[in-house]
Amino acid sequence: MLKVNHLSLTFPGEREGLRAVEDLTFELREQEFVCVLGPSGSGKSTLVRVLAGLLRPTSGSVHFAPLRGEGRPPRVGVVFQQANLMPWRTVVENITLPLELQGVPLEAARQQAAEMVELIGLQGFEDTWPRDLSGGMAQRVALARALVQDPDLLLLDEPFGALDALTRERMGGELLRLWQARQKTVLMVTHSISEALLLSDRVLVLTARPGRLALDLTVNLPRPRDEEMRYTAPFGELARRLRAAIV
Ligand SMILES: Nc1ncnc2c1ncn2[C@@H]1O[C@H](COP(=O)(O)OP(=O)(O)OP(=O)(O)O)[C@@H](O)[C@H]1O
Repeated sequence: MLKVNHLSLTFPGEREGLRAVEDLTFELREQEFVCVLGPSGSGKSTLVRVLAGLLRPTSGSVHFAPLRGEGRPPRVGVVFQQANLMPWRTVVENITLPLELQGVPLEAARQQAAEMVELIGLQGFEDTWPRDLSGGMAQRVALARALVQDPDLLLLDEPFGALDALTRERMGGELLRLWQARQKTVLMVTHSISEALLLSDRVLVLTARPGRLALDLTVNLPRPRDEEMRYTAPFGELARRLRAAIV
């Protein structure tokens, strides 16, 4: 559904500027779950921002496949490490926001948001203010806000990076459930090798700056996957290969 071709991005600066990503070429297939790993500063967030249309590549291109029979541009949903909820809007009002911006009538927007609230398991918290949510709950709302637009591509930039380890594990499981229920194409940045292996069909590893593609690894572990899988030999072997590729 998406082709990235010889993508490079250099941030302007002194002399030749700062090369963040260089010559990235890869494809995402529809409904694929792909994780991106790499050392700090390898351009993972830069890649997400280019795919989200927030940054323009210096060279190379990003092509979305034409959507079947629909004459509209692809929709991309993004979730960052911080939920960035609007503090003056309740949970449900945060989720309806993208629909309101698209001009969806409020009643229809509220109905779609109610479905999302159920999907993310926050029933009873519809009218709660962001300041009263835990970190995990706020990230669930951010996910719901991204999913309510029914995006063709969901981009997740370390969405659980600010959460404690147990909440993070639980959120990973929930994300898998959402992905299976909604059949989205997902590209997710993470620092966790085991999170990447438990969730994804493929893992892309970027080199230290400038980020080039060091490895494109197919994760052939059976699904459904659970935490127990971490202790199996095939999991250990894939983890070892990823670890060796991250330098
Ligand atoms: N707006 C910007 N202007 C100039 N340089 C930038 C800008 N944004 C990012 N960079 C630089 O580009 C490089 C890649 O940054 P990026 O945030 O994409 O890396 P990352 O792999 O996501 O890092 P981390 O794992 O630490 O989040 C870094 O050296 C960063 O300092």
